[in-house]
Amino acid sequence: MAASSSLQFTATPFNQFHSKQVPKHATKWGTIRCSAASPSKSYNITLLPGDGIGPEVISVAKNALQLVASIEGFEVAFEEMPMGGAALDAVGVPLPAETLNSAKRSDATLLGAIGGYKWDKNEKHLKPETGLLQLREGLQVFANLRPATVLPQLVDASTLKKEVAEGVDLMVVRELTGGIYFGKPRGFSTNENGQEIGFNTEVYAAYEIDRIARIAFETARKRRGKLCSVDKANVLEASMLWRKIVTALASEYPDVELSHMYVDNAAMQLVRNPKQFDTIVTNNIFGDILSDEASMITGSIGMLPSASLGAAGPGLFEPIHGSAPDIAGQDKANPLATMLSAAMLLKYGLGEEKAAQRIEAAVLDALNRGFRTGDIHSAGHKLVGCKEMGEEVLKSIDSKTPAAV
Ligand SMILES: NC(=O)c1ccc[n+]([C@@H]2O[C@H](COP(=O)([O-])OP(=O)(O)OC[C@H]3O[C@@H](n4cnc5c(N)ncnc54)[C@H](O)[C@@H]3O)[C@@H](O)[C@H]2O)c1
Ligand SMILES: CC(C)[C@H](C(=O)O)[C@@H](O)C(=O)O
Repeated sequence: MAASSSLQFTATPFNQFHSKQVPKHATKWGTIRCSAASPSKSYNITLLPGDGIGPEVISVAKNALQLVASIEGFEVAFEEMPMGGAALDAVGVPLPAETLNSAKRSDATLLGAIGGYKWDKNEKHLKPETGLLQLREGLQVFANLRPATVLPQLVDASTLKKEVAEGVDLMVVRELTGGIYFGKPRGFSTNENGQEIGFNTEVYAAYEIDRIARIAFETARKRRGKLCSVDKANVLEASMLWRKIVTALASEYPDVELSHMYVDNAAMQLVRNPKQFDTIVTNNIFGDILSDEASMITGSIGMLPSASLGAAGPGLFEPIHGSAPDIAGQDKANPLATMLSAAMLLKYGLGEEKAAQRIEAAVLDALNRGFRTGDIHSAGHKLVGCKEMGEEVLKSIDSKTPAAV
């Protein structure tokens, strides 16, 4: 697997493509260029739009994938499948077997988001969220990479002071298929006083900690060489084992500076001085919470992509945000987290690094040209909706020379 390098946001000059070399087809949002020769490579991508803003952001990211594929000379075939609440409504389960099979057969899967008020009171096995956990488990994608980078263009969108937010570039490596999300026993019961109880189990086997820690050390090695392992080893046995195994591995990575931090302190340090962090490795639930917190340093949860990878097989790529029912269907969603997830799909899932860089550079270019969705908008910028932001990124993809990315 290629779970190793960080997202590189490289500002690129606005240049013209060498249009003589390749034929063009005009579309409503730009120009698809087809190489004279037939594309030699072809990839199958499963698309899971899901619920709420999911379909809005996936539609934009799909266009970006199509455009960069046509420029780079490979083909992408999409299979769109129901997932989450949409699947519950259509076939009565949150993850139909056909959807999981499609994801397993594919080269990579791109998910929008799942969930919404409509299904909140469903029994656990009929919740959209259960479908997402089944998908992650089914694909065995135990390593979730969540980069949080404060782009120079968005420093003002951060709720933190400029001097605190500026230059933040960190990666949360979240364990994704273990811990309290999957631990047994779990359930509802009655205690000795006849009171109703709900219970879950935080459990990690040594091999689960070892494999995520290795991914984290490798990730840190390719970044700035600093790894902070976040746990609750002052209280929880599962965290005590976590710390022991991570510490033991450090001798295999002498070039990586390892530190440990309790999760309550980490939550505080992230807003006090986020620049102290390079790579953070943590368990499933702490990673869920800390990555949402990290997203706000960057300006909005609408900016944060993620890649979920296993030891083998296709990866799952998704923005870290949810279905945002409060803005769904209003063309207000920020599609950039999903476009950047599509870039992670190209880079980590397909090994198409140049195509990934095209999307990253185009996102920066659209921001440079002043376009902002509501969540990252500030005075002096052009407020646009989800579709228009997507179109502006497509224009930026279309205008870059290969040398510029
Ligand atoms: N991976 C996923 O599919 C995923 C992740 C988190 C939450 N959820 C589900 O989503 C539903 C809503 O959860 P929530 O409200 O706690 O979290 P959320 O991330 O959906 O929304 C939190 C806030 O952030 C805003 N927001 C989120 N994404 C945005 C975007 N792209 N652009 C602009 N604003 C954005 C929303 O409008 C909302 O105000 C729940 O059912 C939850 O279980 C799904
Ligand atoms: C929707 C939910 C199951 C999910 C999680 O807790 O992992 C979400 O919060 C996320 O971060 O992708």
